[in-house]
Amino acid sequence: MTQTFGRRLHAAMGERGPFCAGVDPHPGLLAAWGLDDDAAGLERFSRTAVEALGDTVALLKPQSAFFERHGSRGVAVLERVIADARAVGALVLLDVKRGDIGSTMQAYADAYCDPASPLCADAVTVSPYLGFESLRPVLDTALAHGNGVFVLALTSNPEGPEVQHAVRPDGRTVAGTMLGHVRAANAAALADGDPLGSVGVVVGATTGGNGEDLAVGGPLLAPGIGAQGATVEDLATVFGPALAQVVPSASREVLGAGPDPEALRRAARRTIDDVRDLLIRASAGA
Ligand SMILES: O=C(O)c1cc(=O)[nH]c(=O)n1[C@@H]1O[C@H](COP(=O)(O)O)[C@@H](O)[C@H]1O
Repeated sequence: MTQTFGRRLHAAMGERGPFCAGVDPHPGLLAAWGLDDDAAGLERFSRTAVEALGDTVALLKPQSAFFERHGSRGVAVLERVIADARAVGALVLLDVKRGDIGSTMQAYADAYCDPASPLCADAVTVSPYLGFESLRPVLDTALAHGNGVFVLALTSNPEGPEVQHAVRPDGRTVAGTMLGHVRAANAAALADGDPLGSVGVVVGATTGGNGEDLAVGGPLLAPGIGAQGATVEDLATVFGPALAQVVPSASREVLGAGPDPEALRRAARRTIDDVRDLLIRASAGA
C-alpha cells in the first residue's frame, strides 16, 4: 500500500525540519548567478538548486511559470527537476495553482497527480476560487495515488483579502469556508491514524492574526518569508496553536545566496534552525 503524502511529509518534516525551498528561476536571479535567461541558463540554475537543496529540505517547490516561460525546453527542465529532486529524497510540491471547471481539472489531475505523467509530483497547488468541489478530480486522483494537494486559502499577496475575507450570508468568510472543506477532506485519513492529512492549505506568513481556525488536519504551507517581508517570528502570530503543522516556504530568500551550493545550503539551514527554535519556544510557552 502506497504511503500517503501526509505520512511522508510528516516523516520528512521530522527528519529534515519543517521547511520548503522554492525553486523560482526568476530572470533577475539567473542574471545574479551569471546565467543567461534561456533554457540552458534555466537548466544550470535548477540543477544547482536541486543538487544543493534536494538532500537538505523536506519539500522543494518548483514554480511552474518560471519554467513555462522558456517553452517546451523549459517544461522538459521542470520534468527533470521533479525526477532529480525525488531521487535525492526531497518531496516535490509543484506550484501551478490550477483552478478550472471540474472536467478540465481532471486533465490537470492527469498531468500532475498521476504517476503515469512525467510532470507528476508529490503534491500540487490549486486554487479553490471556482468553488471547492471543482477541485474534486485533483483531490481524488492525488489521494488515490498517495499524493497531496495544497489548496489556496489566505494567500500572501496584498490583493487576496478582497476575495478571501469576503463574508458569506452564513457569517463565515470565503477563506474560512475553504478551510472547512479541507478539514472535512482530511477527516478520514486522521481517523485512520495518519499523523497529518494529505490535503494542505496555503496561508501566507504575511497574513497576520487572521482570525481563522487553521486546524485543518493537513499541512499549512506558509509562503511570504523573506522577499515578501514576513519573518519566521511572524509565524507564531499567524498560526498560533496550529504552528506544529506549518511548513514555512521561501524562494528568493534562499536562492539569493547562490550560486555557491554551500551558501544555498547554509541559507536553507539557517531558516530551518530558526523555525525549530520557534517551535521549541512555542511548545515551552515562551
Ligand atoms: O502557493 C504558493 O506557493 C504561494 C502562495 C501564496 O499565497 N504566495 C506565494 O508567494 N506563493 C508562491 O511562493 C513563492 C514566493 O516566492 P518568494 O517571495 O521569492 O519567497 C512564489 O513561487 C509564489 O508563487
